[in-house]
Amino acid sequence: MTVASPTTLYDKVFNDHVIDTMEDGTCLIYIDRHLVHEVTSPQAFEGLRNANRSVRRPDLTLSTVDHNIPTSSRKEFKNVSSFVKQPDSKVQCETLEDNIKAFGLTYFGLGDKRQGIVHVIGPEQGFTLPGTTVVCGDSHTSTHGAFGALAFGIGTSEVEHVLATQTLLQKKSKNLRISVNGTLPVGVQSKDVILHIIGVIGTAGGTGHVIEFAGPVIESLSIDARMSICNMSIEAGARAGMIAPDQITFDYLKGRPLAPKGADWEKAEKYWKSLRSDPGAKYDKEVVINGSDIIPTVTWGTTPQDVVQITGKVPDPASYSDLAQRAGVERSLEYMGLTPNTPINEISIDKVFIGSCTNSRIEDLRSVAQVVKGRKVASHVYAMIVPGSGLIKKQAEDEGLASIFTEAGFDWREAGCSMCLGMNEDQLKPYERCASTSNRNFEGRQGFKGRTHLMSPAMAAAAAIKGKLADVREFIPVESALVLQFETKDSKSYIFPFAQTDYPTAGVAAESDDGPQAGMPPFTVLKGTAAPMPMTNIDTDKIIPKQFLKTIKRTGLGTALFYELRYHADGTPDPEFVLNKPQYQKSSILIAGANFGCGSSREHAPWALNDFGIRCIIAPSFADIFENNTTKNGMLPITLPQQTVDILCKDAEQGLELEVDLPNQVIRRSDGDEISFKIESFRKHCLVNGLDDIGLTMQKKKLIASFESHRSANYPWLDGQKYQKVPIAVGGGSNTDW
Ligand SMILES: CC(C)[C@H](C(=O)O)[C@@H](O)C(=O)O
Ligand code: SF4
Repeated sequence: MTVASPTTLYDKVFNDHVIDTMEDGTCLIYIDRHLVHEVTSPQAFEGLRNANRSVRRPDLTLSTVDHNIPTSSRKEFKNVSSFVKQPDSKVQCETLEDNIKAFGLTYFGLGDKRQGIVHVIGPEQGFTLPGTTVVCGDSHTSTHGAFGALAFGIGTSEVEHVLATQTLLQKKSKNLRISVNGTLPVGVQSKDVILHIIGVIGTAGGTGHVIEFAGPVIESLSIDARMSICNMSIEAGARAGMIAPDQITFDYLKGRPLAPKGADWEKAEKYWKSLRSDPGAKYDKEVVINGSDIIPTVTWGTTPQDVVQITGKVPDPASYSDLAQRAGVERSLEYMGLTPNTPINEISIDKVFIGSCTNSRIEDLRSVAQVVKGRKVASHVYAMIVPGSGLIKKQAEDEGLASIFTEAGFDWREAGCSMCLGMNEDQLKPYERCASTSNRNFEGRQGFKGRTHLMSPAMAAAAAIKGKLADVREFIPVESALVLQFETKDSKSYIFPFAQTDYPTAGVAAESDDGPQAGMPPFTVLKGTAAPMPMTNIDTDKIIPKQFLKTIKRTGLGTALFYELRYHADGTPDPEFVLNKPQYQKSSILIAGANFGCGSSREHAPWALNDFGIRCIIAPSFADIFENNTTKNGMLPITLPQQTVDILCKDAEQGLELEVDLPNQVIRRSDGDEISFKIESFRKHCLVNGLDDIGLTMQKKKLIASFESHRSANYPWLDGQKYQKVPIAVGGGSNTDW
């Protein structure tokens, strides 16, 4: 008898979803839950239409509008066409609603109290369940991993793939366990924990891995707090973050509208209890963090790894011996307008943003109320609170939190992404400094030239009151150091989320294809000029800033590529930027720095590069989602060791041409030297032959259908028929319910 070897949580969930495995290990996996929003879906629906395809499982898809919408009062709301004023945003919202109607999907529109940020509404409704695969055209899909789901962001081509087939092609990631041991000091929230972790492992620390967060501190956290942690796994470069489901998870889910009921619940709970890593399971990497080392933390720079404790100082570039690192710090400090060695708690702020899919849930708001109750926002500060969903807004109003906020001088808004990325009107003005509970402090993220400091909700609340970055521990009364309670209007009491507690320490032959295949241009041999761009951590916000995500087309983005680096504030090209130099204006190859394409899942980044003419990017490492997105567009990402990339970068600086030969897997330098590179065989096959993934997957329809019948028989709660019949609430109307 063979004994199954100990398995990790990630491996269990992944293995349970494999429909088919190719020779090189690429798997076709089933997707249980698909969330859709207005920004990353238009081109996917257009693709379905062009190929005459339908949505395979409308019952497993839930959609909403969140990124583009105003957060102003909806009292006068009639429909998106009259309510959303910005023309491109309006078109995206209207396009989503047209697609919802045409493809028969479930949708929470602006007239529906359940509307909100896509990563808030899924869990809130019980749509997100333990052991499921959850995807969305959005990098922060990792949030849903807090339930023990395998949840990750995908690009728009993959959105189309999921809509058409309810499956995805995936390579298995590696396992990374991050254990947070001990206890958390008073004043430390789960946001501090994840900022601390990213400070330790870096923004590429999780690349190629799925993180399992474990240990006594994680186990003690509420679901809201766990979601903030998994949410930012992507900021650590990970494919996903997961936490084993436990009683806290089950208690959270019980009674949610879409959670299983009755006998299904019993069966589901039994299965969910098996979803934990077996003792002795092997991890490719392990990191251990001591919870008591964490104190309230903020970011000082322009990547989420630039963290500092609130008692610390702005770093001094002079203290970095590595010249590249020193230059990076200097550049960030210049952008952030900070002087080395300034005490962090002396940095004055202009705005406060409390919201985003990281920190806009009810517990976040309760912690803010705890700090600001009876106090006033500093007179020079504008502070806004944007709840994550209409239901959270209502709950906060019912609990009396909203009146505490407004009495303190906060602007209390309607649900949406808001100033997390400023695709709507909520933005920073140039050089404004913001204390923000969001997840990205990239250049220009919250507004052109805006300056973002990431922190916990309680810390942002303290900053609002003091008018500068502040230590929330000054606001916590000594007598409440153990368990902080918050009295609400309805006289229920809630545990303050940062209270200190004592914690116990085979592949099958293709079937006939009955659908049209779209196809991409084949990639074989590419000869051309390479542009050198060795900066590390180029994020997709830098490759294509938010204002260009409002298109509903895949083309025409080339002129906007690297917009903020490439153009001066008045819109004229900066002659110093590499792609503006005459010798690089026709480059077809980009030689880039490590962790290229990190951050958001926007496929607009490869679309913009492609439109400019770049077909191949060579770098020491890529962010997972970006790398996937390039290949779906017939582009080739090549990973090589840093020293080899440095050699190619020197060639590029001299204007020498390179020849990239994919069939033979070599790069030929102009002196005849050949550098070989690796690529997965399935990926190579698709690129060389210009094959469209969806067409290939459609050939496996029978396998998918047989997987689905097995799934319905064994996991009956995963079929969404309970809500399939709900009328689609598009446009007006209010208080819609299941
Ligand atoms: C618009 C979307 C592609 C993007 C993401 O993937 O993260 C956005 O949500 C963000 O936070 O930048
Ligand atoms: S990170 Fe910000 S923009 Fe992206 S989904 Fe979350 S709230 Fe929306």
